[in-house]
Amino acid sequence: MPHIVKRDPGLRLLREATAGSRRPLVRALGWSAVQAAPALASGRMLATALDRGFLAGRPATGLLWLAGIAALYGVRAAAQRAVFDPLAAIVEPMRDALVRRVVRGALGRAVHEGLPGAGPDAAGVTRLSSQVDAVRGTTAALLRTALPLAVNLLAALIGLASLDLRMAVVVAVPLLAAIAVFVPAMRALTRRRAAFLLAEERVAAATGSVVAAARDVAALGARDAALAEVRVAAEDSARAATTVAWANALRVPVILVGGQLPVLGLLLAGPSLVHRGEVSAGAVIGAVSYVTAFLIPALQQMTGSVAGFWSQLRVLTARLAATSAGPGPSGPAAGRRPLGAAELAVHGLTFAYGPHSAPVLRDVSFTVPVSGHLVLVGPSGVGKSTLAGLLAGIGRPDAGRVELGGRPVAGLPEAVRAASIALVPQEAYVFPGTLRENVAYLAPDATDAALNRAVAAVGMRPLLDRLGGYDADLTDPAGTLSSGERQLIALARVYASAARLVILDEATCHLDPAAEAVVESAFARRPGTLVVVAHRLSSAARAEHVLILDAEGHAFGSHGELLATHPGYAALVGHWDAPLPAPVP
Ligand SMILES: Nc1ncnc2c1ncn2[C@@H]1O[C@H](COP(=O)(O)OP(=O)(O)OP(=O)(O)O)[C@@H](O)[C@H]1O
Repeated sequence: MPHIVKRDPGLRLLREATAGSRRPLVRALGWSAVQAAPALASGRMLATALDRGFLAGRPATGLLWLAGIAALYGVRAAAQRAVFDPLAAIVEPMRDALVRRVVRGALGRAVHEGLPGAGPDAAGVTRLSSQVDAVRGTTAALLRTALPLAVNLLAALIGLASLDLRMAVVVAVPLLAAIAVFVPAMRALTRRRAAFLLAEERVAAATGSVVAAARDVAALGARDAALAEVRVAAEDSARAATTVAWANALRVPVILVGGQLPVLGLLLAGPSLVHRGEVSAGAVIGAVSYVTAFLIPALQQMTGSVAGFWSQLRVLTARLAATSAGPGPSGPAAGRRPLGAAELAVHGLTFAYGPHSAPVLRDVSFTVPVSGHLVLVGPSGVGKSTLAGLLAGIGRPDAGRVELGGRPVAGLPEAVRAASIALVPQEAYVFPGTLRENVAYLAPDATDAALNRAVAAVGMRPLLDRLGGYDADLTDPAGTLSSGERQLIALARVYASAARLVILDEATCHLDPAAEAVVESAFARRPGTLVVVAHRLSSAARAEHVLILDAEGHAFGSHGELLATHPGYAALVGHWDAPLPAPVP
């Protein structure tokens, strides 16, 4: 099991979310053991009721023993109620942990990636929260059925062995063989059930989208195409259902061999054992009752509802793990070493937003040396933000590659990429929480001194003072902070991080030119490579390297070189009316 957990992100997620649940689990197991009282003793008590009571002509004694069995069922009912408390103590904190993880993942992606459209998606978080609720419900149902089932199986076998060891062997051998066949087969069964659940969802999605677009479908005469889409999904689902049905058919031989065969064995062996005086008639009846009242129902549950809950849980947790994958428990950089300062090389980069769209970027190549400072310029809509995203490793180019220190950024492990590259978008995202949580988000271990350096570098000190220090609670950042203030917080956050490639995509557009100059010079002095999508010409004049993107293509050089050699750049400079600072020598 641990190796499965290691490989399966869904199960790993579940294990992490239930990490503190050992105590309630032990309590739940304890109450499940109490629930198993009838499974342990009722066969033996039935045998006594028969042997010493009804068959011995003492019906009152027999009835007394039967009353004892009834009392055990009373105990079981009480234990069934009591088990809900520890179960709640397992699944409720698990739900909270999963919700925290889901929300943190969504916020983390928004804070770190900041691509257009990568903001925190409220609908997405709501969807994930309802998936978390489904995980909670299924986990509770699984524990509620699987724990008593396992304890009942064990208790019934012990009770049976206490009646007679030979009869216990007659029952245990086929039972254990059936379980030994079924448990490994559960994996394939789980896979098929998962495929079926996903196919069902595709049917619902296809039907939903056709129904939602019914007017357009009718107006465009696309009825046949829409029907065909739903039909394909439905046929897939039907095929998956058939496969599951075949896999489910395994239940029948498992119950026949594990449950019915032992009854047959007892009926065949019982009379001769009784005849030889080795066991009493009551003991044979008691043994049969262990099998029919406990072992067969347990097998039915194991192959039915428990296997079903398990499959469902695997599907739900796998999906949750995939969709909630955020930057991790304490920020995207947690636990991963970032790459050091490195050369940024772009080779033949081509990118289009869709297979039938014209490429936004076509065969773009340039190299920024270690710790270089590049500014991207170009008319609106030419592809600067698209390039910025690709440099950050978000999105895959159609051709070509971006390398940081010789390693393709698209192939970097997510945590290394997150720790090494920071992209600050135009609309800075500040999340509800303290100022410290926001500024230290990418550097959770940063000391106050380090945070102070970042704050001072980007010119955020007056804002920090105004808000009353790092513990200031930002309950409604969008409502109470200006766009420029939010930009300063996002900039300090990235300045404090260990990222060695920082990309500012018009990240200072809400600051005045003087404040913008402070920020850009601070980042230029900071170790690592800086890429700035220019908002003002002053940014280009401050950089060592300039890349211009325009309708003709792209050109790379210094501000002075491009001004002298590139008519498009000169024209663009003409459009900018901000006063020029002295170019970098
Ligand atoms: N998610 C998207 N899907 C489809 N097209 C997109 C998407 N994002 C951007 N585009 C298009 O790609 C082109 C380049 O956009 P991009 O935002 O990269 O340009 P830009 O140079 O950064 O513009 P601006 O200076 O106005 O921010 C534009 O035509 C834009 O409409």
